[in-house]
Amino acid sequence: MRTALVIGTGLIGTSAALALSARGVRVHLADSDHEQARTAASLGAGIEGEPAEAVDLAIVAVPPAHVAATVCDVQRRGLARGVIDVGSVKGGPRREVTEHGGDLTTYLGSHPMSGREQSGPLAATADLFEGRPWVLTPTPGTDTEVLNLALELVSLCGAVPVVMDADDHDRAVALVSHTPQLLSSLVAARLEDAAETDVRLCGQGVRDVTRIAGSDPAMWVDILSANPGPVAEILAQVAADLENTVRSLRELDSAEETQRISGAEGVEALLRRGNAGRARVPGKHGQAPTAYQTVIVLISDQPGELARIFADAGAAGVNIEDVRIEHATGQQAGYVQLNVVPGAVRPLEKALRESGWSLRRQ
Ligand SMILES: NC(=O)c1ccc[n+]([C@@H]2O[C@H](COP(=O)([O-])OP(=O)(O)OC[C@H]3O[C@@H](n4cnc5c(N)ncnc54)[C@H](O)[C@@H]3O)[C@@H](O)[C@H]2O)c1
Ligand SMILES: O=C(O)C(=O)C[C@]1(C(=O)O)C=C[C@@H](O)C=C1
Repeated sequence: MRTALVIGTGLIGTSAALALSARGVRVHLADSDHEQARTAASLGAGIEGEPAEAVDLAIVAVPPAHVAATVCDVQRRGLARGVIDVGSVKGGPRREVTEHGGDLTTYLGSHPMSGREQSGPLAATADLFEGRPWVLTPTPGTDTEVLNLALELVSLCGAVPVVMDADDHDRAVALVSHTPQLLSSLVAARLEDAAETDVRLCGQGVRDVTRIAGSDPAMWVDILSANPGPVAEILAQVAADLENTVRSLRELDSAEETQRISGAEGVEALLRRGNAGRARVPGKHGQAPTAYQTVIVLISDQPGELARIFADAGAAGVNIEDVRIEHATGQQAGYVQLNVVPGAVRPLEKALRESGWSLRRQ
């Protein structure tokens, strides 16, 4: 691919544009809000404005409700040889493309399974899609050249292509993306009117569970409006689990021992099912989860601390598989949790201690 047009230069469009530009593709940037395209261009994502000649691939990264009209507009005006969209829902927009008289042979629906709770070009990063699944939903009629361009896009963004039927995709993301978004919002919503003294105690658990509750409501109304049935079905199952859990908790509160035993069994059964479900979440690069071990390092809140830890780990020949930072409330310090394969724990701890780091026992 030599040229591309990104329409919708928000989080996803600008992230794709940054990745493509970094790999030598000439990227044009367009957005109904010109300020967004200008900002993306100033970040080095490409050239502001539509191309004078048809590009190889147009990447439509606008909210789901605008996908079909934008795809058809690109096709009518001959702006690109192929068009791909990155919307979070696939079945409805494809049907709408047909209804709008669009050409399904040169359009391919796609969905990178990577994002953030923030919107706009300033939240974009070139490595957003690295190692993440990127769903492609070709039909038997999809032009081979367009499918190849899409595969090239996925590869240039460092993602892993996953081919699926559009409606199967929508059922899957109802479970792994859309319901989690609503559950995160439901937990966070309980905090809205909570006492300041209670909220001050927030630890890492509630931060993990509510991160995506910070997402853009307008975008999510749009996403959920395009997939309401499958999400409602899963949420109804969650509601049944919730009802049982409330019953178990009430039993735990009972004066009767048999009731308390039954309550404890009910709660434990749910927690065990949670363990089993969590164990099915794929690890890095979509592989089965590896049992990593964690080394915890105390850092001060100063620039360059993380880079020094990585450099020391690298010098010891240790690969950091995952990392997370836990900020200590009210202190200019925090803990860095480094996840490594079990065999790397000792060498890493030794190297870090020798370099003067303080380690915390788990
Ligand atoms: N945010 C995520 O985590 C995520 C992840 C994967 C896919 N997606 C999908 O990617 C798409 C973009 O999401 P985002 O998070 O980048 O949103 P965003 O709000 O950051 O960016 C969307 C951009 O599209 C522009 N836009 C809106 N309507 C337009 C139109 N008709 N023509 C041209 N530009 C238009 C907006 O001005 C905005 O700059 C959505 O379809 C979303 O479902 C989002
Ligand atoms: O991690 C996040 O913040 C996301 O928003 C990611 C996430 C997801 O649910 O996995 C959200 C919606 C997108 O359609 C794809 C990715």
